[in-house]
Amino acid sequence: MSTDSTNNVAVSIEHVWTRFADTDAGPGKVVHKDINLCLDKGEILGLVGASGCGKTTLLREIIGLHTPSQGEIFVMGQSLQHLDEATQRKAALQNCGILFQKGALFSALDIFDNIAFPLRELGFTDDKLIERLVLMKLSMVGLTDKDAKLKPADLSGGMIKRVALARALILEPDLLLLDEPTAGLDPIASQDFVDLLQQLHQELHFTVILVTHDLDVLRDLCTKIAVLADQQLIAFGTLASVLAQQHPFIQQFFHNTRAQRVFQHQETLHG
Ligand SMILES: Nc1ncnc2c1ncn2[C@@H]1O[C@H](COP(=O)(O)OP(=O)(O)OP(=O)(O)O)[C@@H](O)[C@H]1O
Repeated sequence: MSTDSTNNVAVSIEHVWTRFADTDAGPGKVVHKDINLCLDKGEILGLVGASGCGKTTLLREIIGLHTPSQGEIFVMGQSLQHLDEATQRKAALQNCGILFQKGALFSALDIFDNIAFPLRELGFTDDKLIERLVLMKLSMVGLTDKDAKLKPADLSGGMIKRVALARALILEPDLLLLDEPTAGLDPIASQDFVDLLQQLHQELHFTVILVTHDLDVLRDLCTKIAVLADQQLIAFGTLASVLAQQHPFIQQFFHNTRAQRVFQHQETLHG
């Protein structure tokens, strides 16, 4: 990042281009064209866009799982791009908690070992410390010590998300990345998860970037919204400011009949 006045910046995405090369499966394509975004610490950013527009790829680039073809990404002032693989992995683990689509728990491991996984990967060996940290996170997400011995197959969708959240938070990251956190949950489990995230955000003050199509999540949880379309970032700001944009994708996504009901109050506020 260019100056010191960026102390309050959690994530800075600077001139990022993503091109995928031709493969046997199909021709290559440009997914991102000069994406620029600066997100302050403590914000909850909702990343929105049509299927295949590159939301997950951007998350993967933020945590260093994929390197942009051009441009640079800084997380808490640090770019992962020039680090060797091991240092990159360690920095990403320490800075970022990740909840992938569908929770992505290891089915062979019980809940305790799933949550302990990042600690062990970072080299923690003190079993008592691991137990204390895991049980603390388990209770933080509303689960009990007894749940620790269950396997992912024994859990409901809502519990899987909670366990995945506990694992994402185990190293107390500054940045939490969530890929469609409420997808597949019924409305009650979805609302419970949003409430839990809101409560943890108030307690722990982390920054969140979440990919979602869920209008309630955008309205109730997100402090900022970023919209990807036409390979570009076509809007970034508060919900009210995004609602006021004229781009066809925004009209389609934020102003259809259901969206109008969900965002009624926000639109009235915006005038
Ligand atoms: N490793 C890769 N090699 C080639 N193409 C890829 C690769 N990863 C992603 N893509 C392509 O890049 C585009 C963006 O994919 P991405 O998964 O980031 O989209 P998305 O917005 O998250 O989609 P969805 O909402 O459906 O999850 C897609 O067309 C996808 O096929």
